[in-house]
Amino acid sequence: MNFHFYKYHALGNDYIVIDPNKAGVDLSEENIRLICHRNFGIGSDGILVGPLFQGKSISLRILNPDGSEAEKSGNGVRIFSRYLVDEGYVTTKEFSLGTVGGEVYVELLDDKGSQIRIDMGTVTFQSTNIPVTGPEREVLNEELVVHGQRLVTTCVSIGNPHCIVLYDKPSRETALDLGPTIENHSRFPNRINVQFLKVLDRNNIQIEIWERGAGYTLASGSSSCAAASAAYRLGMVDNEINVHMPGGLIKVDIQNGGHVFMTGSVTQVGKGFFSEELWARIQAK
Ligand SMILES: N[C@H](CCC[C@H](N)C(=O)O)C(=O)O
Repeated sequence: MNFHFYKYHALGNDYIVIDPNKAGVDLSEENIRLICHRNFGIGSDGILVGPLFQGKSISLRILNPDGSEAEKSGNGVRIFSRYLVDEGYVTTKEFSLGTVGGEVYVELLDDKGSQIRIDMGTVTFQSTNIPVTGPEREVLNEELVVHGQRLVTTCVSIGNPHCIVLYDKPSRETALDLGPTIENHSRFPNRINVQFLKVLDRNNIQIEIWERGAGYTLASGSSSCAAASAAYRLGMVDNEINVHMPGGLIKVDIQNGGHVFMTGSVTQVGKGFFSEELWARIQAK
């Protein structure tokens, strides 16, 4: 049966999958905001649109709840990989997926697709690739004053942009207080995802997350890879890092060639149809 939407979460970072091969939904910014709205819509941290086929290759689009499009999403590609397994689109345990931010390589660690390892590609700290304004340089340990606080920031792209703030006691309150100002700071022309990072030991870090276009989330795959890569670049951790977030744990390992691998769970929430009233609002153009 073809449903309008399929919902999953990855450590509490929840996404709706809308499959254009099963339901034709007009994904205008306004409709994305409505569908993702926690009170007036289905509610989610974003929408994954696919599978989109170019020949034999499969790609997806990643939409934030504010209607913006993201180049990459770590939890999103794990959830989408699980969807492809659940709906019989893939029958192999390894396959690649195209995102706006580049190819990722998927490895199913069990038959159900509930534990998935992704090669997220490589990271760059180069200001022009993130982007970050100012002279071309690697953005490492740079001061950013926010609400009178002198923050030490390291910025990185793993396809999507991230600002990692070294912080003594990261909390949800910290993310809510400082996140929005950093996300929208003039230093970041494409806005930016924000992580408040505490290094616990050489193999464990804690982060609190404020996502570009989504706000506070319980977990984030690309944020986990970005924060782990920043801590590794700064010499604060080894190359195998457990990333602890309110929603749970993601394992990151950084290989010699610089490829960043992420391993984490995916959970099915449900599938369903928009009500006629919601559908009328979505289609009313
Ligand atoms: N809000 C992010 C995309 C989703 C990232 C996150 N949910 C993940 O798991 O990587 C951005 O605009 O780059």
